[in-house]
Amino acid sequence: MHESRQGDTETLNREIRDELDRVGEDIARSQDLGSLKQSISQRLEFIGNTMERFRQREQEREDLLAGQLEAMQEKVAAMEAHSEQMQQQVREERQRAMTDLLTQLPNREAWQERLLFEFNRWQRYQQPLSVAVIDIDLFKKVNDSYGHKAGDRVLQLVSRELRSRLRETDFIARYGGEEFVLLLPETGVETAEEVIDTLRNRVAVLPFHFGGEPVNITFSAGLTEFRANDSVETVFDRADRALYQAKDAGRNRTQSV
Ligand SMILES: Nc1nc2c(ncn2[C@@H]2O[C@H](COP(=O)(O)OP(=O)(O)OP(=O)(O)O)[C@@H](O)[C@H]2O)c(=O)[nH]1
Repeated sequence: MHESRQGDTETLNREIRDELDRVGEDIARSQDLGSLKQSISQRLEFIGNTMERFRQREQEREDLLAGQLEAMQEKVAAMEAHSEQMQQQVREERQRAMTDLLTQLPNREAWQERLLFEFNRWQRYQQPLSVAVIDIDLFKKVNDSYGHKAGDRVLQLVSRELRSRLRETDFIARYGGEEFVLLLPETGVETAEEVIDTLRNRVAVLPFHFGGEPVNITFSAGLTEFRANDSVETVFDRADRALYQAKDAGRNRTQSV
């Protein structure tokens, strides 16, 4: 069974050759046809048996190989499944690490990554790219008057509203606290201002009720677009300064620079 195919084939050839030699000797030595017929038929039977044994061993070798192949295929499939599972786990963990738990928006790490990506695209293609910083107005009052849970609810609903009103290609992240940041690719500052004002008007009419009272939530926004010689830091600082101008000017407004 464990002998090699080559060894088996050599044995088979030798046995058949020897047997055929003996047939020749039988013929040469034979005196009568009856005994010659008998000896030749015995030799043919021996050759037949030898070939049948060879065929069986050949079959066993094939079965063994097929079994080994199947086992290897199963092993490879299991390894592939495991690797896919690990990759999926890594993707999920990365996704979790990039997502803000409360609002399910991308978080600050995700923002930094996307900002650099869009900045590189802007440098290469020179299409307009706007950046906005949004901050919910007098949010501390919501927490102080209606509790932290109410504040959390505001953050969740405002986030949902903002995300759902933006284009797929726009990017929004929770930068921290009640502050959000937006990237609007292929959008100049005038169009971006319209987009932000539409968002602002939508948020202003969200029907919040806390402690039985209707509560209006508004935000202020600072907006700018990338200009020659800008870095991600200079743009962000400019948008942030514009936000403070909007706050100083009375809140619930968008300030572009
Ligand atoms: N509920 C809740 N509150 C938060 C969260 N993160 C930050 N805050 C609160 O957000 C408030 C931010 O207050 P301020 O920075 O004074 O700003 P503001 O009250 O929004 O006032 P203006 O920005 O000047 O309009 C603080 O009271 C923080 O505690 C959060 O995840 N959940």
